[in-house]
Order: sequence, then C-alpha cells, then structure tokens
Amino acid sequence: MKLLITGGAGFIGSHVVRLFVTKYPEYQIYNLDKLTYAGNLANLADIEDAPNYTFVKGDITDAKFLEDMFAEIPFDGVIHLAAESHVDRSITDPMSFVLTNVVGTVNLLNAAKNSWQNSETAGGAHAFEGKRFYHVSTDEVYGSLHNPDEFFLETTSYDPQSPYSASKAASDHFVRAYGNTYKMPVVLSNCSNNYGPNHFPEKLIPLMIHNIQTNKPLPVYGKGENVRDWLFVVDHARAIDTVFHKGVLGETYNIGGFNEWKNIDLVHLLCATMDRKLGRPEGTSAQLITYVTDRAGHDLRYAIDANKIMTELGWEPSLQFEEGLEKTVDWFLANQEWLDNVTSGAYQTYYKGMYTNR
Ligand SMILES: Cc1cn([C@H]2C[C@H](O)[C@@H](COP(=O)(O)OP(=O)(O)O[C@H]3O[C@H](C)C(=O)[C@H](O)[C@H]3O)O2)c(=O)[nH]c1=O
Repeated sequence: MKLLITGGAGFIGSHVVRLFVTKYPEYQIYNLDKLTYAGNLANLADIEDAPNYTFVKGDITDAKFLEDMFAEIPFDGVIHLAAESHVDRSITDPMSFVLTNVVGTVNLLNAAKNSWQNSETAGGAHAFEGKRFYHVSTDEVYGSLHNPDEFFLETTSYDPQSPYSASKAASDHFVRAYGNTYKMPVVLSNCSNNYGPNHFPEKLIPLMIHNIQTNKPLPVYGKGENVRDWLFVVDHARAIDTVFHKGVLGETYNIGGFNEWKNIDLVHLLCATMDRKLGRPEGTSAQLITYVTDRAGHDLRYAIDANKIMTELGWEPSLQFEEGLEKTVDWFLANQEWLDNVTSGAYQTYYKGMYTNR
C-alpha cells in the first residue's frame, strides 16, 4: 500500500502520519505538506527516519506538481487533510481558503482520478479497484445549532456560515461529486473541534495555554457562551484509521466525543489547571480573562452525533476530556521550545494586530 497523506506536518495530520507509520510498517507513507505557517516538521521528529516514511514538500494548488507526483508514485490511497483551518483568518483572507481548500482539493481529486484511470493494470470499470480517496472534513459545514436538543447527523443539511466552513463544504461537495460522476471510491468524515499536542496557538486551547504562561490577556470572544464539542486529537487520528480501513465507500462519518463545553467554562478549567501546574495561587490565571469583540458571524454551538461511526465501525474515544486536557497542558509545558519557535516572528505581529483591531 502506497498511501499519500496531505497536510501531514500540521496539527491533526501529524498525529495521523505518526499512527499510520508506526501501526502499518508494511505501508509506504508519503506526507505531502507545503509547510505553511502552521506546518511544522518538528511535529514528526520522532518518526522522520522511519523506513516506511517519506516527506514531500509541495503545494496542492499546483496541479502540474500533483500530476507529476502521481505519475511517479503509484498511490493506492489518499487521506486528504491539507487545509487552511483557522476561522478568524478566513474572515480576513477568504481567498487563500478558496485556493487551498477548494482548488487544492479538486486538483488532488483530478490527479488521483487521472492516475488511477491511466494506470497500466487498470481499465474500464476496474480502474479504481483497491483504491480509496478519503477527505477529512469538519462539522462546521453543518452551520450553527441553536436548539440544545439538536445534534449534527450525517444527514443534516449543509449550512456553512464562515468563509472557512464554506470552503470545506465546497470541497466536501466536490469529493462527493467525483464519487457520483466518475465513480471514484471516496469516503468522508466530519469531525468536531480537536485539541492536543502540536496544536497551533492561534486556536482557543493552545492560545490560552500560551497566554496564561506569558501573563497575557485571555481573549474570550463575545460573552464566552459559544459551545464547542472537543475531541482529543489522537482519538481523531484513530477514527481516521477506522474510516480509512472500514468505512463504506460513498459514506460520510461524523466524529466527535459527545463532549460539549461553553468557551468560558473551558477557559476557567484551563486557568485552574494551569494555576495548579505552575504552582500559582488559585484564581491567578482567571484574572487574565478579557472579553473582546465577538468573531463576525460566530457560530453558537457545534455538537456531533457520533453514533454512526461508533455502532457501524466500532470506534469510540479513548480519553475523558479532563484527562486529555491534563495531557495537553503537560505536553505544552514540556515542549517550551516548540511553543517559542512557533510563536516568534510573524506570530507576534499577527496576533497583536488581531486583538488591537477588535
Ligand atoms: C482563538 C479564539 C477562539 N475563541 C472562541 C471561538 C470559538 O467559539 C471557540 C474555538 O475557537 P477556535 O478558533 O479554536 O476553533 P473553531 O472556530 O471552533 O474551529 C475549529 O474547530 C473546527 C471543527 C474546525 O474545523 C476548525 O478548523 C478549527 O479551527 O473559541 C475565543 O473566544 N477566543 C480566541 O482567542
């Protein structure tokens, strides 16, 4: 099995690459990543010399590059994670989300389709036999929930609200369209918010950890009433392994931990955890909480119904949230150099600008 994983140097991608490289020594894993600001090969330092692992630097918006790569390497499968993922950035720069998430996904579909249809052993209806194109997506495509009894199901209509979620919804539609039109063997999953090691500190949990450590304000958008459903990233990687190997072609699987938190409650839990870990008096970090102007078009609540993947494919989360959060905080405290590296330079200018503009 020659398996292409895109976006493998990013947060979720790095956990997927590590899992596949270590669990499937008989597979050849190719990690294609552009190494944008959020891609970091340090995330994979422990497996970079594995004999079944190859890193390829490249950009999925470059169709020619992808066609050449697929001509050179006969991939059997693709797990596509490469994406621009930060909602706030999508509000200030929607076009980069269109390019990477929509154009990049269609380029990848074309490259896979063309190479699989043209391969010598393939032909006619059998062109796609043994092949699999897996698109890893987000629950944000379903929009925002307002009724506490409602959950996102695989059958929930798409209603994306941000430029980011619109770009992911479009890419999901393209993947399904290629499955329908060209009979490509596709499978999709839509996951809730992830957290854990390697999380880039533009997202809520690592940003708060970083700001608590450095005694900076903790910017809570609006009143902090928005709700997110959090899943430990390693459990998401396990779910991706499950969907890739057991998922039924043409199907979509929602992934989540049935673990909803109001932002402000989560920030308080993080403050208490950090006070304890840093030996600060209780209540110290919470004094840094600062309510700031709300995110434009801020989705109120995401909540995933993950029953389909649990009952049909047998996946379930392995960690309770409190345990996962402890592990995450411990990882950030033990990896100060990682955090210092990713928060130097352009990060300072970008985030200072974001908060002073609010
Ligand atoms: C960065 C930040 C965020 N927030 C709020 C905004 C959200 O209600 C919540 C989480 O925000 P974050 O940007 O970490 O994540 P989401 O906007 O929920 O989106 C994330 O989860 C989905 C599934 C993806 O698909 C996205 O790729 C991923 O980024 O905290 C704040 O209050 N302050 C802050 O400084």
